Amino acid sequence: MTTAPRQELVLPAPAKLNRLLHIIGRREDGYHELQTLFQFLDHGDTLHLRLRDDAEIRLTPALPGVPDSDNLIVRAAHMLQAETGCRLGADIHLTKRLPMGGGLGGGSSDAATALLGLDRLWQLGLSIDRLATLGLRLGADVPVFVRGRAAWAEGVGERLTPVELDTPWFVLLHPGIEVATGAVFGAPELTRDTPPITMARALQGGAPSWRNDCEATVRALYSQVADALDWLGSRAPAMLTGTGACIFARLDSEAEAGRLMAEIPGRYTAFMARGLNLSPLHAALER
Ligand SMILES: C[C@@](CO)(OP(=O)(O)O)[C@H](O)COP(=O)(O)OP(=O)(O)OC[C@H]1O[C@@H](n2ccc(N)nc2=O)[C@H](O)[C@@H]1O
Ligand SMILES: Nc1ncnc2c1ncn2[C@@H]1O[C@H](COP(=O)(O)OP(=O)(O)O)[C@@H](O)[C@H]1O
Repeated sequence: MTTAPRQELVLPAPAKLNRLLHIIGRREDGYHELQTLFQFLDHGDTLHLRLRDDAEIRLTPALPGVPDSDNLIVRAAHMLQAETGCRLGADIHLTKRLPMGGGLGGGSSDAATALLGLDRLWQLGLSIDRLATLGLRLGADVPVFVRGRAAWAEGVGERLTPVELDTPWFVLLHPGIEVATGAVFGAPELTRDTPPITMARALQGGAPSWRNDCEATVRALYSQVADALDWLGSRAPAMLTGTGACIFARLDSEAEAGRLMAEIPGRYTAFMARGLNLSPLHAALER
């Protein structure tokens, strides 16, 4: 028996963490060469996709400060239509939980969920390789969400090798500000010359040896991030994700994470989540 094509899909768009982030150089086009470990969280946005038989892409609700034509979900949908000549469309409802400009990759993850979800809804049958290549045109963090495996990443984050990392609980703090990625990468004092290491070496040291080269610069530029790092770091090993603004602490158990959550001062937005080596998006699509 063949199954009827789906008219509707509800899919997660998980957050990512950069468990390690080294900046090893700067390319001629100004972009920085990174080495990073990406891992997913069991926390994120949700996209509700409903098939339309005209070619319209309608997104609700609009994100504050982001015109729909700039929204990575809409851009991903239009790119898929342009690449494949598909004349179908979609009504897309976004439940936004991830703070924007938080270093959790929310926009990139939304884009990846739109690419994989619409490929399924429109029955395009594109390969993951092709979707990852399309995704890279939208942003350096999109391919890891398309591939859905925790990864060692190089280049600007597009050369990916799947890895199995420890999967602790994390407590995440948002200090209430948005960090401009461009301002961090443009800062003269940013560390840009960390010697490259092998993936084996990065994994050998394990979590206690991991750090983020953006942290000193983000601390200096944003005192709220420095305060949050000091507060969280006094209770558990804490780091910045991406260029911030979110920071995360690693805990050994859900109970410990819960106890730390109960202590968090009201000036921070916080949540706890588990690290995952398989994206919940892929787990949902396999069901
Ligand atoms: C640093 C990372 C690590 O995961 O995460 P986030 O903090 O953004 O989540 C990403 O590589 C961020 O990639 P992406 O999110 O695509 O960056 P964009 O917004 O396009 O970058 C804004 C600006 O930052 C600079 N930029 C960005 C990435 C990079 N590898 N080198 C750079 O120099 C460029 O000047 C670029 O114009
Ligand atoms: N669907 C989307 N969700 C979030 N941000 C988006 C989206 N589409 C476009 N953007 C733009 O991308 C910027 C970076 O967003 P986000 O991915 O949340 O942060 P980060 O790259 O720090 O993890 C936002 O400030 C916003 O202007």
